[in-house]
Amino acid sequence: MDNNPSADISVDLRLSVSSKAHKPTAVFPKLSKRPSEGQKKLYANFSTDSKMSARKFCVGGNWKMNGDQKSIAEICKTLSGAALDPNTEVVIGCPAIYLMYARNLLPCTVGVAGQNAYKVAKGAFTGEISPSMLKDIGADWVILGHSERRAIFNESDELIAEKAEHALAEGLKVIACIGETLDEREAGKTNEVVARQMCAYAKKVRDWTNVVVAYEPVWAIGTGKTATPEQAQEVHAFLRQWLTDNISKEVSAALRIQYGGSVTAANAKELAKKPDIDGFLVGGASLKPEFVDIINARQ
Ligand SMILES: O=C(CO)COP(=O)(O)O
Repeated sequence: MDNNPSADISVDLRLSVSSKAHKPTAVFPKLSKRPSEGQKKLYANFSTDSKMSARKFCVGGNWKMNGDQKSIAEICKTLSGAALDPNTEVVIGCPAIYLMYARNLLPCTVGVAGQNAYKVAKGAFTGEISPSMLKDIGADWVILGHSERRAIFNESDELIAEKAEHALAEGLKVIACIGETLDEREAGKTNEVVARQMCAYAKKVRDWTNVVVAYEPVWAIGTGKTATPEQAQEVHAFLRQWLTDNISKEVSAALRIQYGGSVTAANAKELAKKPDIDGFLVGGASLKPEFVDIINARQ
């Protein structure tokens, strides 16, 4: 639980998910703050019907710690020469050291994202980069809370949420990752885990306009074991309901939720048909020409 006394949260409210096996009852904080007038206007055009496709499809490529100048130039050339669906927003998560290089090679319609950023603007934090530095070199997004950063670099829900809060305050857009491990799924804790991770973000995020959530089941990342469209849709629908119950129906209707985990050109089209899947966060396949087909999965 968050110890921050200033958090605008009422932790007493309970969302009873279900007492059945695989759907445990859990206590989730509920935000007490209502959307601002500006947010209300922004969301006014969105339907709360999850089948409504007002949410612009958004596909991110997460290159992780891959690539060099030569291979990055090739990928950027492929993306620059391809006919990309104008109805899909595209974001490339590039290693920090190549961000400016990729920015200069990619079409301006393609956004560029850092894969991490620290929770303060500057200072004695050797090895870290800040959101203001990302903005300074032309990146407009940052990927935060990726399972690799959670597992390998021991990033907690709280730290990730603080990073998201600061990145948003600095004017970056955030791809906020969540997802359960295989053990958690097999223990029937998927909903509990993703709700806990969403709660941590919700304690720090006040305006969701510049947030995209990426649901990436850890067991599907880099394994070739994609969640079936039904498995993915089930969790996305749960997240949509969680947003309605804990944030607002406007945010629930407007917030884009990407699926990530072994997405390829072969499975993207079926996943993209699901009503609550609003895009993808793609690892391995984003380094290959087939990424173009994934971007165009809704065509
Ligand atoms: O981690 C991922 C994107 O952030 C997914 O990776 P893969 O597409 O390689 O499974």
